[in-house]
Amino acid sequence: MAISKTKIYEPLTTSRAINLLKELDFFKKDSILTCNEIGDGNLNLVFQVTEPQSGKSCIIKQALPYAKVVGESWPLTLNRAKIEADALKLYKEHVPQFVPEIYYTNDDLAITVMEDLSSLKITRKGLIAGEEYPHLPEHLGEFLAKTLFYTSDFYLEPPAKKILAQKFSNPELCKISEDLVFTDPFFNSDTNDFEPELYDDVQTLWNDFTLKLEAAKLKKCFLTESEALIHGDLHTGSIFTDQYTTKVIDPEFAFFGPIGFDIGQFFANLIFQLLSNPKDKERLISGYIVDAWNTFEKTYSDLWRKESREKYTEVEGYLDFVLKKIFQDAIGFAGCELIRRTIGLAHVEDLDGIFDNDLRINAKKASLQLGRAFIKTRGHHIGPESILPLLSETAAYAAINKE
Ligand SMILES: Nc1ncnc2c1ncn2[C@@H]1O[C@H](COP(=O)(O)OP(=O)(O)O)[C@@H](O)[C@H]1O
Ligand SMILES: CSC[C@H]1O[C@H](OP(=O)(O)O)[C@H](O)[C@@H]1O
Repeated sequence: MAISKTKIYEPLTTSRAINLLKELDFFKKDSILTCNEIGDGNLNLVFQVTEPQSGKSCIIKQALPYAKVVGESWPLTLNRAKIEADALKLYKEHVPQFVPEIYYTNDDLAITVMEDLSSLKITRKGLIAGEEYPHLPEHLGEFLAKTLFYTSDFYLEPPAKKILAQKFSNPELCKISEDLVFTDPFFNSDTNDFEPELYDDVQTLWNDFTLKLEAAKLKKCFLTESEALIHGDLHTGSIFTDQYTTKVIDPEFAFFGPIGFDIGQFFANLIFQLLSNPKDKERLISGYIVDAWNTFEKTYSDLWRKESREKYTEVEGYLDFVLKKIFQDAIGFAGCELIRRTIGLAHVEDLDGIFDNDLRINAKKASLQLGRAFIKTRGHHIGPESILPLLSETAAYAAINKE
């Protein structure tokens, strides 16, 4: 597929999206098509185009030259569409079963035409609706192990990895995470957004200098440790699921960063479910975290032993050192994610959607408490079992007043 004339960027409308797909011969010129803009994320346009007669459909995602959630006052590079498409193409090489098919990309138009995954559900929404996904933890564990191993110095020749890292240089999107995940929530910043009932807890957090020192170390790790190509925004809104299938979308924040970041974001976004429904979901969510980590650890260790090209991977103790560092980073990053999604700019429906005011505030207080504990105690944890008591305590705290 190719567009004959050179196109200049303009934001798509539903009719432009339809015309584009006909021009690309994705649909016949005389097809009757329907098109809806279904994007519910913070940044981009997402169009679903369907031919009702045949049932054929696809998705066109387009970056806007600004952050959609804020508007034109927050300009943002269109290059993020290329980063996202390139990351999905790279994932396709290593984990084709876990990503959508990409049909067409155009960097000038900042668009990706991809498989319509609407037969699956966004994991966050499915979990909120009470669904369970038995294969999600093992699928994510495998996705994480393979994408993070195959793009690291343990597999790639270091010069090749450095060249790949240049291709995924993503300064504007990284800056968003540096600010919104690591800095703003820890200070009295304009971007923060929280209920007045949380004010005392937030003051305590802002005055906790041990916490701030540890958050600074985590930010430094995010800024400087180019371990592997990370997704960069791997929350449960970036994963489509059903009982058998898992598909990861939306890697526009991808760059070469610390491996623990993706794992920590995934864990934290599972934990929001535990906080929103502590009595019913503690076992389920704790189990998902343990299973995801165990699959990650096993898959990553197998790859390390069988496919590593780094001489030092033969040295006894090195794998254990690397895995421990990844886990401890992940717990720290999970702590930052818990805090920023509670009091920062971008919230999650798991918490904001709790209708009862007392329960919502309680869940958010529990989230802040767990976030702080994760950040400060991460150095003591060597595997998922050791965080289970903290998850239990947090669930008990969040469940207060629930009768
Ligand atoms: N391949 C797809 N198939 C079906 N729906 C999709 C697809 N990609 C995105 N969507 C829908 O669009 C929403 C926003 O997509 P996302 O990639 O997360 O955008 P943003 O980058 O703005 O966060 C998703 O929550 C989902 O509902
Ligand atoms: C102003 S961007 C805020 C927030 O939005 C991104 O999420 P998504 O694209 O999935 O909606 C990312 O998490 C950013 O931190």
